[in-house]
Amino acid sequence: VDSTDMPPAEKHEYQAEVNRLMDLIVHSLYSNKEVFLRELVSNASDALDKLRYLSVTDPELLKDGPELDIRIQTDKDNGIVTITDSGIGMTKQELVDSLGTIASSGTAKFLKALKESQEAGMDSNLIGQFGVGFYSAFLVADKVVVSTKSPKSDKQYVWEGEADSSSYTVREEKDPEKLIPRGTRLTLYLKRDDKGFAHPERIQKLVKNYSQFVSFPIYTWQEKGFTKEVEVDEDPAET
Ligand SMILES: CCNC(=O)[C@H]1O[C@@H](n2cnc3c(N)nc(I)nc32)[C@H](O)[C@@H]1O
Repeated sequence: VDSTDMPPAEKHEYQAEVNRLMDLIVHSLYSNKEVFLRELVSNASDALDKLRYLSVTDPELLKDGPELDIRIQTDKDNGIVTITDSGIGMTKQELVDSLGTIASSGTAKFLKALKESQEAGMDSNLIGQFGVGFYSAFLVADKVVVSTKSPKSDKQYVWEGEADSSSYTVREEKDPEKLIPRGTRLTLYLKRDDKGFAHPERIQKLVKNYSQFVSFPIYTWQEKGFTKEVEVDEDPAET
């Protein structure tokens, strides 16, 4: 299938539960919105874990780049935060299944718990517990773009979702400047009142608070280039 078969952007409807969940999150009177970074870094870390594990039996998976890390870029002038991991990445189908649907098993329970907790001031850990941390991006962003490249696919795909929309789009990444060798890049277009999260020092503080136990290096991008934020002790077994 060559790229001409791929229309510019395919429109997909969210599964009903996802719509309800996003409504709750987007319209939640959420006090500590800053948990979005913990959730997204956690997803990035899981993606790196998955790659590291699979690469033990299939070293080929690392052919597009051996470094396993997380890079957080801020653009304070435009209110944009970008989180990039060099993890396993997603194929087009995985992208649609992962971000357009949620396991309907725990969802009803989760939504009920979320509704109740909203009355009592939302519990910040609830979102992470049910594996729906990704949607916490919509606490601070009114548009989220996920660009992802899996070693299992020769194409890079872009998922685009907006707060208050019942659908999202998926298209192929065509812009050579936006291609990544492997992994996932999340771009958050921050809401008007949450632009403060695009300040490097704010992000560095959050990384130190929330992601100190992540077992991969996290770099935050400053004007002058990447600086290492989190030292990773070399695992003695691996040295
Ligand atoms: C409920 C929302 N779904 C997700 O967060 C799923 O999306 C996928 N996901 C989110 N961020 C990701 C990320 N950075 N890399 C990879 I590979 N998969 C990611 C994982 O399968 C998550 O379980």
